[in-house]
Amino acid sequence: MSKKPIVLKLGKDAFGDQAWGELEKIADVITIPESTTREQFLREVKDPQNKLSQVQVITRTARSVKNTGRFDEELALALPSSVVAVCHTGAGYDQIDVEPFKKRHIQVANVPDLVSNATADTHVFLLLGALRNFGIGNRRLIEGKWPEAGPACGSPFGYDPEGKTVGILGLGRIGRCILERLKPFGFENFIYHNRHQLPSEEEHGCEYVGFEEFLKRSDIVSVNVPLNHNTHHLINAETIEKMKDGVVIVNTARGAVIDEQAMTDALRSGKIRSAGLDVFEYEPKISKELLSMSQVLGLPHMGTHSVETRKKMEELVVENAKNVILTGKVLTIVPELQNEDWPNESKPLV
Ligand SMILES: O=CC(=O)O
Repeated sequence: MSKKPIVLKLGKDAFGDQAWGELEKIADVITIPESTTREQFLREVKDPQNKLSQVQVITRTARSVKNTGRFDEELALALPSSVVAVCHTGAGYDQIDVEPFKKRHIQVANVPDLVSNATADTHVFLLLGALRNFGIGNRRLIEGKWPEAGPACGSPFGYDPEGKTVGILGLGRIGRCILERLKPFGFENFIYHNRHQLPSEEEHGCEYVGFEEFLKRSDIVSVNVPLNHNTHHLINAETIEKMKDGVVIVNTARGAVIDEQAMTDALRSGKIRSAGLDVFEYEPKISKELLSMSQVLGLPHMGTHSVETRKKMEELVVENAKNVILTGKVLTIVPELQNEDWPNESKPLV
């Protein structure tokens, strides 16, 4: 019997058993122990006696970063020449530096689109919650402050959508889903800032503005840009200073788009009235001060944490691996590699 292609599965999944079971009919799926460290991993992928040195497709979850570290240049260079593709379980692939993989002609895939609805739902929940001070009420309720603290447990009055300008930083797939979800709540004024203005059919009635104007006009800043070297700390002490007093910030993208210390300082001073955060700069570590602030409505990165979405994400990752085996190509290659010719020359592994 001919040898099956080897797929390395990094990280656990929750709902993919059936899909993985199917893949095992055409692939030899291997894993690494939970205790693996980056040093061990880098050593073992280079060891010809180890099966890891023959791997052809790698799938990974964000949590598997604790075993391998980031997929950076060092790791890309350590991988055996047999590796054809890395398939990431998530839309955001900031744990992968694409450039060194591109240089080695290793395809990188993410999970776009599928995550948009669940992430937008989370965003809208946090946005409304932060605007209305629901986080404060919720904490005070749990602390047993009702009725002693007065109506609404003494929570400050929140604000309604009418007349508020929502600034969408990053009008892409998720940004558009957020925009469409916000309209029925009564929000009417939408502006956005991207590096370039979109064609009008992709703007959904949202007004394009430069970054300075964006900062000046937004009552609510909705953060939806991917994390990369252009967007790291895009929101910092200087840009926060240019925002309206009492601005509300919502982030379901990546924590490090915001300088967390600067945001914490601005929340303390009241410059930022409240924040809805699903992501944090150093997650899962969060500063005690930020956590203690009742004007922060926080979630532990739950944007795509729903049965249906997670299942679809995990199944797409398996589909990506299967497609590499059967055709040589991943299905959802990351935008940086979409105009490259070499992935089209990749041959099936069976
Ligand atoms: O954070 C979630 C994702 O990147 O899909």
